[in-house]
Amino acid sequence: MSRSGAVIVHEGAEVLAEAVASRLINRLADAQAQRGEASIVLTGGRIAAKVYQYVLESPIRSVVDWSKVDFWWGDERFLPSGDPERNETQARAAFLDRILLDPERVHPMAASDVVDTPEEAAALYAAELETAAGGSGVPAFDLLLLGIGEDGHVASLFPGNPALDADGAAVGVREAPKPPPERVSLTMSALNSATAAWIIASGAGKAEAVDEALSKRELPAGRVEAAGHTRWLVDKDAAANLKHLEF
Ligand SMILES: O=C(O)[C@H](O)[C@@H](O)[C@H](O)[C@H](O)COP(=O)(O)O
Repeated sequence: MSRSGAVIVHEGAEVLAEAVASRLINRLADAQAQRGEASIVLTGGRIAAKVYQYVLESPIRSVVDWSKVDFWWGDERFLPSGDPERNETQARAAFLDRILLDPERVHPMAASDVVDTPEEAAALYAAELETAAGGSGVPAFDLLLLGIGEDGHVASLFPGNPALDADGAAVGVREAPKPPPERVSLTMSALNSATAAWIIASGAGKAEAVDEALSKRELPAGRVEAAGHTRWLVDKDAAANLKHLEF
């Protein structure tokens, strides 16, 4: 198989989150060492919130110049600005508001009090990505973080939802099974333009989805294949159904 993927199993949720936080800091530091800047795509969800907390508390946090990091989001819940359920609000509260960054490099998806529809928010985001990429397509993100749902969704690309097969860089999502039903998401091809994608899974509730995504590749999470490498960073409970760890 031409894929470059591997599963790395950690003891539990805390160790997993702490390990991902260290990896993340090193990944961004490496990108900055090469190009002077770095870009990351953030995700929502419980395990991501823990990762952000560990980034904030990490003793090696200052190896990254956070003012030269572009922060993007893989998906957003289409809710008003500042709503506690927005992925942006979560990331800001957990660490963005507490580090020295360049506000111009923070790229949230438009909220429902700013635009009328998720489709409009998606179109604006696609345009912003295009500008950042120098006129077309999307930037080659240094790091894409993704949580995975019990149903195998990543970002806001849910199994069987038309958004999963959308073209372009970003898509408005309706009737998502995980609340809220209206969301905005990067498309699968935009996700896969990242240099590195890390799918993070914690807990027994994810075991079936992790196994199915890796063995059949039909679920949205199984379709993630970053341009450089894809890693599955999981805890023991989420890895419980796996028979091998190389893909
Ligand atoms: O908006 C969201 O909810 C997400 O971006 C979503 O894709 C999330 O990452 C997964 O559902 C995992 O979430 P948990 O870690 O909370 O299970």
